[in-house]
Amino acid sequence: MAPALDVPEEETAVPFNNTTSDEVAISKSKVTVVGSGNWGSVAAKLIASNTLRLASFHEEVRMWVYEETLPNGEKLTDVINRTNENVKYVPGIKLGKNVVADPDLENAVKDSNMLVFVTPHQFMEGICRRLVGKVKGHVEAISLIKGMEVKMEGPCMISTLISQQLGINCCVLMGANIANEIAVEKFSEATVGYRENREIAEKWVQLFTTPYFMVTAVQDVEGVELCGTLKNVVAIAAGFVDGLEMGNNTKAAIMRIGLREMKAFSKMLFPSVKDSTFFESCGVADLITTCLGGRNRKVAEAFAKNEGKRSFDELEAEMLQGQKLQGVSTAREVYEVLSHRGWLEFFPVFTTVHEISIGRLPPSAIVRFSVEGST
Ligand SMILES: NC(=O)c1ccc[n+]([C@@H]2O[C@H](COP(=O)([O-])OP(=O)(O)OC[C@H]3O[C@@H](n4cnc5c(N)ncnc54)[C@H](O)[C@@H]3O)[C@@H](O)[C@H]2O)c1
Ligand SMILES: O=P(O)(O)OC[C@H](O)CO
Repeated sequence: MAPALDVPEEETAVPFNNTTSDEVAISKSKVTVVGSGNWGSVAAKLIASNTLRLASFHEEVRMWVYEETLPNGEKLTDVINRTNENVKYVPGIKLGKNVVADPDLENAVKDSNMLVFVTPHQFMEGICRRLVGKVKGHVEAISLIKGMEVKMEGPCMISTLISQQLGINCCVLMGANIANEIAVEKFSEATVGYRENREIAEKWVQLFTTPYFMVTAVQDVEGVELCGTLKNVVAIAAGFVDGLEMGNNTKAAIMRIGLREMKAFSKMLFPSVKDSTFFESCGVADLITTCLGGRNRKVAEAFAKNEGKRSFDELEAEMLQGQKLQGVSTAREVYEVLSHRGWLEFFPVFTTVHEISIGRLPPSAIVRFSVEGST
């Protein structure tokens, strides 16, 4: 039986007596999704189902598409707008007729006051650079992106990059969210992380919550975002274990030690991170689902089966058809932080994943180094 969910009640579309329909239109929030990959498209579908239902939002949801030409010569944007499907990244799923694909980034964001960022993390610096000065001060943002940047000054979470570059507040939404499952409306949970403004967090919760997508808010942006980011490194380790057919007990050991490293790394970087965050959907639940059914796990399994002789780039291109892994680059970024701070020896799973990924160690080193190193 489906669980009883606390879905926000439908709002009435009827304006108050002393309010004109023009004034109501002005106060409505308008949403743009920046990104249209596998999760980006499914996030647009979730949001679009709610903007149709809730009177405080404009029905239309803009979705910025990094334009590509499909094998039949058509532009991806044209196909999405004609068929209402992202035929490349989530084939067979109707996004909602109120989703409008737009290949022009500046045009896509110009009228919106709620921006949802959901691209692979390596593209965000370039996207932010293009948006500097193009986004108004009162705009609110949320990042669904699992990843971070490493700068001269140290690590920079993607929500911080967005906030600093664009001068806007940025929440995060992370969780056990394999997009293909949410696309077919299988039940999932997610966690919104916010800094101070609970009201804004509640607005994001309202925008994303559906009967099959249950969202909870916690006041811990860094904790939520680091959980989503670091679990991708542990998923690579879990994939190595699967590729070497080492069994479920070994995989569970790697996941346990990995979770401990996720918590230690997060708290060493940001002492404000809360222990309780690791028990939300963004924490242990996301770690489990990614290590069981995610893309990072899948490609790492193939890497180990090939004994590291085929690179991650090659396997990613062959197995994911344009979708992008985050775990390998995140392992490199985490490694940079660890070596810069002299912490490598305290993080055997994170360290070993990077060293295997770049060919310095064989895949079999994942257990030897990670488990022995953690005792
Ligand atoms: N897919 C999932 O199940 C899932 C679930 C939760 C979170 N996430 C996270 O969401 C983020 C986005 O993942 P996704 O699955 O939507 O994307 P994806 O892996 O499907 O990535 C492909 C996207 O990147 C775009 N792209 C390619 N080159 C680009 C460029 N140079 N500049 C800008 N965009 C370019 C492609 O057009 C496509 O939209 C990631 O951080 C991921 O970890 C993914
Ligand atoms: O497929 P992955 O490994 O990128 O993981 C997808 C999501 O992050 C799971 O929540």
